[in-house]
Formats: sequence, structure tokens, C-alpha cells
Amino acid sequence: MLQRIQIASLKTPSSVEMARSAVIALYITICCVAFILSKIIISVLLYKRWARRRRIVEEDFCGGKMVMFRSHTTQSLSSKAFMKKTMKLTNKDIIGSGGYGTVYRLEIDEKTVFAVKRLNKGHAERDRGFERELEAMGDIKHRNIVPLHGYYVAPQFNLLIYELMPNGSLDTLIHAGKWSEENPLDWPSRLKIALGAARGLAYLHHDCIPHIIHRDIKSSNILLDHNMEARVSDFGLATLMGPDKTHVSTLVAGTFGYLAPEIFDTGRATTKGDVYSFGVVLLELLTGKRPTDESFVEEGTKLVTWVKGVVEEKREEHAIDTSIRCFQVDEVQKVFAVAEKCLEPDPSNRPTMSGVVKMLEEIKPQEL
Ligand SMILES: Nc1ncnc2c1ncn2[C@@H]1O[C@H](COP(=O)(O)OP(=O)(O)OP(=O)(O)O)[C@@H](O)[C@H]1O
Repeated sequence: MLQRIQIASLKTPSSVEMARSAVIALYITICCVAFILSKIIISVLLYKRWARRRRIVEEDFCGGKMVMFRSHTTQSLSSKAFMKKTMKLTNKDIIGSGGYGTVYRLEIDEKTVFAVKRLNKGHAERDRGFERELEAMGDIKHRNIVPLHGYYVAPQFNLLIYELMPNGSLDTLIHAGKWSEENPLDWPSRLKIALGAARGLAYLHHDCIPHIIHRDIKSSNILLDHNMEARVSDFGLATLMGPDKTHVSTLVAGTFGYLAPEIFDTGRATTKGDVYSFGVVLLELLTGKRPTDESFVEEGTKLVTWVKGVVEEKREEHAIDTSIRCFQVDEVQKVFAVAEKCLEPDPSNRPTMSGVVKMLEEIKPQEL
């Protein structure tokens, strides 16, 4: 009897404990579910707010749609003023033109100026893929990339709205000599531009998800901001427009003189193809010559062979642009060596863009 009572007294607390732990388990489950639900709700609300903020203007206008991404430049913009001014652009506002279209200067007020690129071909039907690509381009922010502030899509034409780069393109600076006392194109500036452009391209190749291949690296796609800092522009355009839709001198996307040799065989764009094109830009910075310069043909040589010869014979300081008055021979030699590596005929022997950045940084580590 005593034994039975003892067993009963042992049994009772354990069932109470069981009930208690079941309640605790229920509480924990409820808390976990509530926590997860609250996280989901907060994420949805944050996404909605972000999506609403990201587009400050998204309106139908003259049969098209205008989208502006939110940034400190665009936040104080009146949408109506912007659209009115955009539609009033005329030939006198043109600042350049290229294979994809014409670029206009659009001044909203003294402080707010944009570069508006009118793409030659619009999309007859609304193309969500095209818009998604543009929205992805709008998300890319880096000090060496020209930011895209918005776009306008219409049946006949499209507009891309970029930040205006006050010092124009590297192509104009080198080949039209458009530099000044305040913004010279001396040796230190060239080194800074080379490194800035390399950093911008390395960011597209290695840090963007998905990784971006530029496909059309050349001196006219490297622009200079007010600090003469290099900014890579036109990334994504070769993909957006498709090779058959551009008139950029070659069947594959890209520009003759900058294209890696393997692209002619495979037609495939790769990051190593961009590295080759960057090597050509380095040569332009070093020599002041265009890749299609007649002197290469006159000497019966090709760019790659010519660079190899210059480096092997240690003639670097004689190949340098005559407008560079003052330079350090060892630095010039090192940049030539980087260019030579980028221009390796076999893509697998070329460095990656982050490798190029490292090599350029090592040339003048204390200043760059
Ligand atoms: N954001 C910008 N700020 C200032 N100038 C610009 C800007 N974008 C383009 N430009 C100017 O307009 C010119 C034409 O640019 P665009 O990108 O249309 O053609 P491209 O680069 O010369 O050739 P392609 O279209 O074949 O790449 C550039 O060389 C540059 O001088």
C-alpha cells in the first residue's frame, strides 16, 4: 500500500511537469512563429517603401514612361519640370554622339545638370526585360562608374538619364587635347585615370551580382568627373541593345581596335575581353595614339607586337606621348608592362581586372 502511494506521488509531479513543458514548448513555438511573421511583415513593408522611394517619377508621358531613381541629385526634382525640359531638348544641347545614339546636356537649374542619351531605337512594344536591365543598372553605385539616374521608354525612342561628367571623355582629352591648366593630362593624372577606370571595371567584373561584362571598353567610354576622376560609362548598353542593333563598326558588340582577337573567332564577350580592351586604353594613355593609328600600319606591325617590342627593347620612354613633359621612367615602364600583360593574345594569360588594379596600385602606392 505504502509502495503504491509512493509510486502515485512520484507519478503526479511528473505529469504536471510534462504539462508544464508542453505549455513552454507551445509558448516557444508561438514566439518563433510570431518572430518569423513579424520579420516577414517588416521585410515586405520595407521593400514596399524602398520600391516607392526608388521611383520618384514613374508616369506616362507623351505615350512613354519615365522612371527616375531616387538619389541626392534627383530627390528635390519636380517631375513635371524634368519631363518638360527633357522634351524640349534640341540640337544645340547635343554634347556628343556615338553608336547607340545622341547625348544631350539637360540643365534643370544651375546645380542640377544631366547627360541624356537618346537611343536610336525604341521598343515598339513595352519590353519588361529592357526595363529590368535598366533598373539593375540604376542600382550600380561606385565612385568610378557613371551613375544612371533614370530612363524614359517610348515606342519610337528611349532616353537614358546619366550624371553629367563635366570633363568629358578620355578620348577627347587625349586626342583633341581638351585639357587645361586646372585639369591637366600630365603623368600623375594619367596614372590616376588608369587606376580609376581599372577600379570601376573591376567593380563590374567582381563585385556586381550578377557580374557585368562591359563589352565596349574604350577611351570614349571613360569619362572624367569634376575631380578628373575616371568614371566608366555605357556598361550594359552593348547587352541591352544587342550587337545587331548598334552600328559600332563590328559585327560583334565592341569597337574595332579595342576588341580582343578571340572575340572575332568566338563572338563571345568575356571579362578577359574587357581586360584586353583596357590594355588598349592604357596604351592610349601612354602613347597618345589611337589603337587604329596609321603609324602601326606604316611600321607593318600590330598593336600587340608593337608593345612587346617596346617593352623588350626597353624603349618605353621614347614611345611615351610627347605632350607628357615630366615623368618617372620606372613608372612608365611598369605601366607598359601592365598593358603588355592585358594584351596577351591568349586570354588565360591575361590578369583579372582586380589583378590589374593591384599592379597599378603598386606603382605609386602612397599617392593613389
Ligand atoms: N554622362 C556624360 N557626361 C558627359 N558627357 C557625356 C556623357 N555621356 C556621354 N558623353 C559624351 O558624349 C559622347 C558620345 O557618347 P556615346 O556614349 O553616345 O558614344 P561613344 O562612347 O563615343 O561611342 P559608342 O556609343 O559607340 O560607345 C562621349 O564621347 C562623351 O563625350
